[in-house]
Amino acid sequence: MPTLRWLTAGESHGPALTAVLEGLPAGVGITTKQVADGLTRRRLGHGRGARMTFERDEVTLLGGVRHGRTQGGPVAVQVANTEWPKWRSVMAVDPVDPEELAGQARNAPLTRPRPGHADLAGMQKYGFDEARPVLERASARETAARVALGEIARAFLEQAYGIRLLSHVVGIGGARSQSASLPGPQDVERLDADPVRCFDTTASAAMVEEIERARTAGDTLGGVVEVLVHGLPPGLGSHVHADRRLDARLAGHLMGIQAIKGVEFGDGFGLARVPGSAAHDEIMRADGVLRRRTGRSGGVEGGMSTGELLRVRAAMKPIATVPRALATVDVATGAPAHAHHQRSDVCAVPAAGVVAEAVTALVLADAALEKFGGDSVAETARNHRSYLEHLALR
Ligand SMILES: Cc1cc2nc3c(=O)[nH]c(=O)nc-3n(C[C@H](O)[C@H](O)[C@H](O)COP(=O)(O)O)c2cc1C
Ligand SMILES: C=C(O[C@@H]1CC(C(=O)O)=C[C@@H](OP(=O)(O)O)[C@H]1O)C(=O)O
Repeated sequence: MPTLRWLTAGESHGPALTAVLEGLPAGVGITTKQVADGLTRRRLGHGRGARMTFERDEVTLLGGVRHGRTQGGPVAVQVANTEWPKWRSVMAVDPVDPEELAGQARNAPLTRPRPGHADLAGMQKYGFDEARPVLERASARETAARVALGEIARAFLEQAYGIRLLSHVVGIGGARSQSASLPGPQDVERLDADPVRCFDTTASAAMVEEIERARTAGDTLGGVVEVLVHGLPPGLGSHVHADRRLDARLAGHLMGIQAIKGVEFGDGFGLARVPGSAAHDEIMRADGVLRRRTGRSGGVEGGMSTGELLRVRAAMKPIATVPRALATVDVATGAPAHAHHQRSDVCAVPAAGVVAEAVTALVLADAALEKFGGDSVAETARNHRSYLEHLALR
């Protein structure tokens, strides 16, 4: 059983998302505002659809926190959806008078499943005649719940161990960041102010142009995000079993984000093309500490953190709801049709970066608690300090 566990529930157009984080020590400083600020970052980014402009995330911490500090019990978070009143009858929990639903456009059966989304496979699997019950849960609206929990995990990592996370967009469509240097924690404000959260301003402008071209063409785009983690100790995760590997755990959770189709650590797929002499990070001693000369591995070797910068990328496929709708079959009639489309994001890669930070924070908080234990922030911080002091002596 993992040390830290989390679950989310709720539908895209339901009253709220609910999330629970269990296993966090007492004493983590966290406020409603910190969680709300994290959610605001997730809504940013050029290319998001109309829904981002009129909907708000209303956060309530329902349990586990008192006077700004966790108490050791499960933390429960609710992210209410301000659009809910419009969906009250269509998404009602209890049976609704059919007359109330009759004629509501929002309730029209979605029988033309979208290629690339969960619609068709979900209808087949769960025995639905239309896609509404599938897309409501498949929707990346759910990522708001994970970002809320990720903010709490981020606060814990920083307060207990001085670990800091950030992310940036390295590609959208054909536009790629050419920056020779990586952003650091001091650059987060600048990244969040960029329309696509890209560190390279020339590439950022090219990405915005690509998004506008796709919008005009009735098309959508994907891209690549990179998460960077500073201050990790060596030895989170383990080589001893596949499901304890830090890279496997991170990859699983990153792939668990809607539309993520690939994950690579460090130079990733590029390492497959170079000889071993140019693929690994040589070890040296600097100021009495064992360090690596380069960061090709992305900070994970043998399924464990090396103590260097963690660098992991996630590739997002283009948004499935393509305005120039793709060919499908109307499952009500069996006739060829165009996939249903009302509105959607053109590109949500900047938001996916913020979600990737959140799931990375949750996985690292779990791995750190497994390594250092402790029921309070002070206790786990003490254990961490003692481990580092011991390493320095060797
Ligand atoms: C932040 C974010 C926003 C998204 N917005 C949309 C959207 O507006 N329309 C859409 O069709 N898909 C959107 N997606 C992607 C769908 O959720 C995704 O295509 C769907 O879950 C199927 O992907 P999968 O095959 O990886 O599960 C978004 C994904 C993320 C991470
Ligand atoms: C609501 C969010 O993202 C949604 C994710 C999403 C999808 O299919 O994944 C589809 C869109 O919703 P709708 O189909 O209702 O326009 C996005 O707006 C959000 O991120 O908060």
